[in-house]
Amino acid sequence: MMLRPSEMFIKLPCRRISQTYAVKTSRTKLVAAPTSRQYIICRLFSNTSASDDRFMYKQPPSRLGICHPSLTSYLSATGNNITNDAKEVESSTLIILTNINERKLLLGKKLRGFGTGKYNGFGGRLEREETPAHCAKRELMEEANLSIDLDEFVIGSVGTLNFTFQDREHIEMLVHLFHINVHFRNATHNTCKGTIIDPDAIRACDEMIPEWFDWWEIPLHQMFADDSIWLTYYLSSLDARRDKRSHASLPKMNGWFHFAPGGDGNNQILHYFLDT
Ligand SMILES: Nc1nc2c([nH]c(=O)n2[C@H]2C[C@H](O)[C@@H](COP(=O)(O)OP(=O)(O)OP(=O)(O)O)O2)c(=O)[nH]1
Repeated sequence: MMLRPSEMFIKLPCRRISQTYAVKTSRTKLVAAPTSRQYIICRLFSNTSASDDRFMYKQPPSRLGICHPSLTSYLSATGNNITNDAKEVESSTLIILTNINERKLLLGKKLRGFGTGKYNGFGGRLEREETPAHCAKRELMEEANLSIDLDEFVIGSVGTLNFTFQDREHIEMLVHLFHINVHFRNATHNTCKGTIIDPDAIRACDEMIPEWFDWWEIPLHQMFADDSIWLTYYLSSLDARRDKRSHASLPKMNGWFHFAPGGDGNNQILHYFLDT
């Protein structure tokens, strides 16, 4: 069963609670010091997406940090304040490019810059006076040689990811997420909406080498740790809609991730909140 973060907490009746009381079984873990004499709050899993066993290469739960039930809880744990004007916000885009019919996801192996050696979706930093949709369209062309109508990006805007770092307090990264679904030309069976592309048109550039993956086999162990949370949630949701043939509306989500010192190399989340 997939649990949404808001459904991940259960309340267990308890008569006597001391500050040091903790409950831990193979499936439960205490995540908050009990504040009420009536209840102990337990979390069922360390995060939602890691509980979807269909993904073959998940990051270990120890790398994914603490899942928060609300943005307030996340912000107070990380010391982040959304209205903190002193933070420098770096905006970028990221494209989830799928072929839903074939349960495929297009990723690129990053050859230089931020995340070198990792697989990621396509995208990059917003250039001056560019909208996120324009940036996503440009980056997909530059990095994978795919030309997709701007309208598809406007329709495919599915959320944001917010990243902060314990060792870089003044920086906040805001990533605008887009979902583009494509069909391969000559495919005989297309049940989902999407843009028709010629898969042979996809080309590597000096920054990324594109590669299709079966979406249960995406190399999460060679990706940013947060992908094991939000991307797995997103693909699981798409999969559920695919089976019901109700993919007219795309899943939407906003994620907040606070990283441990060491950045990209360490790839360790301390806290996160996923609003779905
Ligand atoms: N999946 C995932 N993607 C991330 C994370 N953090 C992060 O910046 N990204 C994405 C957003 C962008 O698509 C990309 C970073 O942009 P980039 O450094 O490649 O920007 P760019 O293409 O403008 O770079 P350049 O041409 O200036 O070298 O990585 C993360 O934690 N997970």
